[in-house]
Amino acid sequence: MASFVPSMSTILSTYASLSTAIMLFRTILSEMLPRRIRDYVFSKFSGSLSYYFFPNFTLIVEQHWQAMTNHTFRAVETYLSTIIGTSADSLHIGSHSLVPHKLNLRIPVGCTTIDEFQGMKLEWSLHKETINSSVPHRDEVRYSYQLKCKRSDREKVMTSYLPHIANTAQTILSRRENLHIYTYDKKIGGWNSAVFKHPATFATLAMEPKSKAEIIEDLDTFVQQKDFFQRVGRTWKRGYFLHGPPGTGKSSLVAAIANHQRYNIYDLQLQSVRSDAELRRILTSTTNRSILLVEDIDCSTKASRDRTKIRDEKEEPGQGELDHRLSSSDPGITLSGLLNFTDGLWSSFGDERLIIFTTNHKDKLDPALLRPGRMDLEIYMGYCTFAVFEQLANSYLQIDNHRLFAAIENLLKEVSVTPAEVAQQLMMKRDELQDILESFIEFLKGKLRNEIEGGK
Ligand SMILES: Nc1ncnc2c1ncn2[C@@H]1O[C@H](COP(=O)(O)OP(=O)(O)OP(=O)(O)O)[C@@H](O)[C@H]1O
Repeated sequence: MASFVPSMSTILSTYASLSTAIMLFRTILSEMLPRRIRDYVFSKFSGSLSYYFFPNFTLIVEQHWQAMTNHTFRAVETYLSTIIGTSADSLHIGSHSLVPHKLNLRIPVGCTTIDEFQGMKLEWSLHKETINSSVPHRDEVRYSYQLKCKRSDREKVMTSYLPHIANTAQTILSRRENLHIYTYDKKIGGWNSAVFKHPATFATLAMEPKSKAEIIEDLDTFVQQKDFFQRVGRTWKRGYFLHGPPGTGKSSLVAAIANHQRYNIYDLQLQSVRSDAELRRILTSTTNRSILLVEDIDCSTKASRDRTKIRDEKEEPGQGELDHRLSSSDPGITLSGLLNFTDGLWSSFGDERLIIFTTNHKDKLDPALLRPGRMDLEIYMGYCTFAVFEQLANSYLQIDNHRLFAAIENLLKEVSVTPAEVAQQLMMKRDELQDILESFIEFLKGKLRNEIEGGK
């Protein structure tokens, strides 16, 4: 008689086939079905069955959030550099100094690292996506971190783990020792960073004592005004407009401000930005507690170039016209685009930011840029006065007075000499202090002769 009891080998092979079928089904559901269908299937399951088929939860942190820098991404990046250990498959390392413990670590794209927190196992990986552009060399690269954990840990990740990451990153970033200067690279469509180690401070910067005190007070007041700006409904930012001849210390002043405030600098060459849309995109990727520096603003915008051209050709510019575009293939930055940023919608993001415009030619600027209220503080860096010379003599020669100072004071009333030129003279190698000052007096007299002859 045939037996109906299955043999052991039949049971085992049936079990193996069933397990394989379930695994296959699970893989199809998790990885091959489109998200919408998966969500539908998922909604039809509940409780422990869904945890079986979909045991993992993935959290994605993209580099940008609603077209702006995603600070969560930055926090994750900072946090991960502290936990990457033996679990990482491979590492990216780099540093801004040769001190060994200052190496920065990052997981390379496609690799993973494991973190453990309150009994949870958390798997992080970095991903890269290239968005193709129709314009050559304009493909955009976007990064994202992905966190994989058990679905049952999702709640704890959201309420405990993510705040832990944010707090750790904040502590690390607030302790950062190095300032950075970022320059916009149009080839990669993003900012390149370098450590900023400019020695200029307000102590070494020679300028009219009253102006210097005013700027320091303005900066110190600004950092304490977070609540004030919030109360009056304004963005916590401040705009400085620096102008004066070359070599009078505009760049040195920007460096002194950065060192005083401990702010990073975003150095933006507007000539390298192709359109107002690009300007908006790159400005939204800057971070708080920073200076946005736009040097030589007179030759930066299409508008100011066009205005200059118009003036040179003795033509009258159109009244109230702010938008000057030459051709649609090279729209360039327009004055309206720039102004939209400085006081329009696009400036309404971020906190604790300084915007600094500099120019050697204030007269070449479109008056719209200087309309009252647009820039908060106008700072003129002029030729060397005696008060400025005294500070330079103190820094370079470590003297407060000398019998030749009176002659120098008289000459400085007559001659236009920049602090850069004075500094160069005071650095001349001479054995005696007297020789340095006498040689400087000769230099001033020579300049004065040239000015008189040139003016004839
Ligand atoms: N006011 C100043 N106090 C101290 N040093 C100065 C001052 N102005 C110029 N110098 C010296 O001259 C050098 C050049 O000055 P700086 O680049 O700051 O001038 P600038 O006005 O920004 O010039 P440019 O418009 O050509 O960029 C500085 O590195 C510094 O050594």
